Amino acid sequence: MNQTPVTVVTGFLGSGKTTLISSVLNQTPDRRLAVLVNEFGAKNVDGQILRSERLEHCEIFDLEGGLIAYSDADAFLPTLRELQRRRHRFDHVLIETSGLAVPTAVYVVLESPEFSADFVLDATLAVVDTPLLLGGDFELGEGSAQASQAAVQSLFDAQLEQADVVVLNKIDDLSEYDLLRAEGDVRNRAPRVRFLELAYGAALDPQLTLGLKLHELSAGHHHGPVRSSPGDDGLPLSDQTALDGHSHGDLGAHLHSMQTHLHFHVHDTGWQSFTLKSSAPQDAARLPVILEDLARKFPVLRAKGFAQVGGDQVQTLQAVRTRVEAETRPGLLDASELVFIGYHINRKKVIQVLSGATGTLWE
Ligand SMILES: Nc1nc2c(ncn2[C@@H]2O[C@H](COP(=O)(O)OP(=O)(O)OP(=O)(O)O)[C@@H](O)[C@H]2O)c(=O)[nH]1
Repeated sequence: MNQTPVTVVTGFLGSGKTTLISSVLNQTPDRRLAVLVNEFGAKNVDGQILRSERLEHCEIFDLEGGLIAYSDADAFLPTLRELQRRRHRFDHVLIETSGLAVPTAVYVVLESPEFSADFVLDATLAVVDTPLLLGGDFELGEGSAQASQAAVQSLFDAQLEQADVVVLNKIDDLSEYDLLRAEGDVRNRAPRVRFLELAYGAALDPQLTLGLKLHELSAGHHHGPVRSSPGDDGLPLSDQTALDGHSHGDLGAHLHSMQTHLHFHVHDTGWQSFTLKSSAPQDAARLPVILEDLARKFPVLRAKGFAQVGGDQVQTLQAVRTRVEAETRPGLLDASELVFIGYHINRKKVIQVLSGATGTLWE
């Protein structure tokens, strides 16, 4: 059976999923890739970022709504049917789930009679914001910090539980001790994980991301020389250079505990997202500082979007809690648009503070 492999990239809000996919796309010009990007916010910023790289060997599909495959109403099935019709045009499908999703419903669709002959799950990668996992980087607004923390922890666990490969990302400022702690933590939370990778800028060798074949029936083989596999000796692996190949042990499909997770999000209505727009030009130096301040005042876990700044420049803003990145390039927008995602965030209060601090109207 010639099935098209599907790699699912999951991970919490802002952990580096889009960065990982972008790195994979840039390293595989010889592979024809379809990338399905699912976002929790109404506006698909990630799809726009990937498209801006103008890579001709891949096609990007936006799936809005944040809960891919969980509802009959979403675009996942029609998109997958379209890919099924044009299957000969793609070597591999990548699916980026929203930062608030658990990919169980995707597995159910892939394994359904309609699609199982044409698609096969290759592997699920979970990208981890390692400083967030370690707890030291988790500054939330007052008021609902505890509830947010609990909600984040349960999502972390649910996403890790589904992962074949865990990518410990954002390790730039971490010590060896922190890395060992993070690896131990992941192994405790997700004992079924097969590979642990360390990454900076979510950059991985594509051989460790695509074509892993972890869910094919014939799995149980080895690729390349394997000197060490995470957890072989019961200890976490801090030096990834020891992994010069990868091993597949007693695989068998994951136990995709659907009943536990299918309605995971429906029950947790605390996660909210909204998009704010402004037609007035923004101050490129001030806006990132204002976003950082907003994340201190309110339980905003993620903010991202594009702002029109002076001199016909467009600023791309990426905030993960209080860490804000901004990049400016020439361009003109109809309006500045920022997506905010958080746990019980109050839209009105964010509008008030953002409008006050920027001296411009946001709505
Ligand atoms: N410091 C640091 N920042 C990183 C690293 N990898 C990614 N980032 C930054 O983290 C931010 C979020 O990255 P994304 O790739 O957009 O994260 P995501 O998981 O796709 O985000 P959502 O789709 O919103 O859940 C961006 O500003 C990235 O530049 C890293 O290794 N270190």
